Amino acid sequence: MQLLDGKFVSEKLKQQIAVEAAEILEKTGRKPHLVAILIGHDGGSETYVASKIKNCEKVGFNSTLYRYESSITEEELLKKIDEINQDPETDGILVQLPLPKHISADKVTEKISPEKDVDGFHPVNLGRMQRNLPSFLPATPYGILLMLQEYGIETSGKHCVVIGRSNIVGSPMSILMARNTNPGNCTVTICHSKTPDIKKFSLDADILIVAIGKKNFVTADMVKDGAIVIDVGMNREISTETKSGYKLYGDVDFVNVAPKASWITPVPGGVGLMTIVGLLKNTLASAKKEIY
Ligand SMILES: NC(=O)C1=CN([C@@H]2O[C@H](COP(=O)(O)OP(=O)(O)OC[C@H]3O[C@@H](n4cnc5c(N)ncnc54)[C@H](OP(=O)(O)O)[C@@H]3O)[C@@H](O)[C@H]2O)C=CC1
Ligand SMILES: Nc1nc(=O)c2c([nH]1)NC[C@@H]1CN(c3ccc(C(=O)N[C@@H](CCC(=O)O)C(=O)O)cc3)C=[N+]21
Repeated sequence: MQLLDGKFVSEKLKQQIAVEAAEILEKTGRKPHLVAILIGHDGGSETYVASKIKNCEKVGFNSTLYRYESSITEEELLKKIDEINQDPETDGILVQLPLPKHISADKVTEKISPEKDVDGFHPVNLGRMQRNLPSFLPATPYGILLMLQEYGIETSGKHCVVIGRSNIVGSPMSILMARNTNPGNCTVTICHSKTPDIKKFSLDADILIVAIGKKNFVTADMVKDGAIVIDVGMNREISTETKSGYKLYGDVDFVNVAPKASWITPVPGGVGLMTIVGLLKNTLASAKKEIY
């Protein structure tokens, strides 16, 4: 078993991003600028947004965080997004999900200008992605592609099984792995909560990507010998053992699955760190006007 080390790869790629950010500053007199919007006080969201902001600083980007209470109305939020859309000093906007129930994630996603949609969630970017046109790729699937690329893992011709079909991870991941690109060119199977016998499919997977949000869902008996296992799950449990007061678990039973896998991502230290790299790369591409 070999580890797909998100810490190692993300640090390496962030160094490259920092070099490019410095070049942009030199040429244009301004830094790439990410605006993040965080609503409410969800523990996970607070941690992830804080990490995004901290990493912007690390690579020499500007960042702005707007925080709102859960009582903000949908109309107020949409108005704020419009303002940021118009601001020439902003290259990327992200609204951290999940949102309070009274705010439609679809409306918010569609309000963000596709040209600043560094999360890659806007239908225009998703459509362009599917057509293989230049687009912002959703940060988590993008980070996973970067990881596969960095380790030189051949994906062409392999059977990739994706468990989970969310708009932000499973669904775009399945499209990317099936595209005629490298990484890509897989035969893809998508499993979800209505799939009766997931084991039947997962056992045949050369590449198994799991994004459902259930601790230790994938057990050793579900994985083929030599499979590449990518664990997207971020399940937080309260813990007295750690300084932070919580512990993170993936969707894969790492201890028992790792000995069977050829490559596997740990949680933490795997896909989560790569998601941030995906976001930084999209923000850089936006500042360089590489997509639009
Ligand atoms: N590492 C990272 O950077 C990121 C990690 N995450 C983490 O990844 C996990 C998934 O996130 P996300 O995609 O947003 O989750 P969602 O809750 O939006 O989607 C979960 C998906 O898993 C499917 N599912 C749920 N339970 C089962 C089951 N028992 N068997 C089969 N399929 C099931 C659902 O099926 P159905 O569609 O039928 O309901 C759905 O498609 C979470 O732990 C999240 O925290 C998320 C984003 C980034
Ligand atoms: N609009 C939007 N865009 C997102 O990209 C988005 C979102 N909403 N909502 C939630 C998910 C989740 N997500 C993560 C980001 C970083 C880590 C990360 O840094 N993880 C570290 C550890 C973090 C910790 O210690 O808690 C790791 O895996 O090692 C994880 C998960 C982005 N998401």
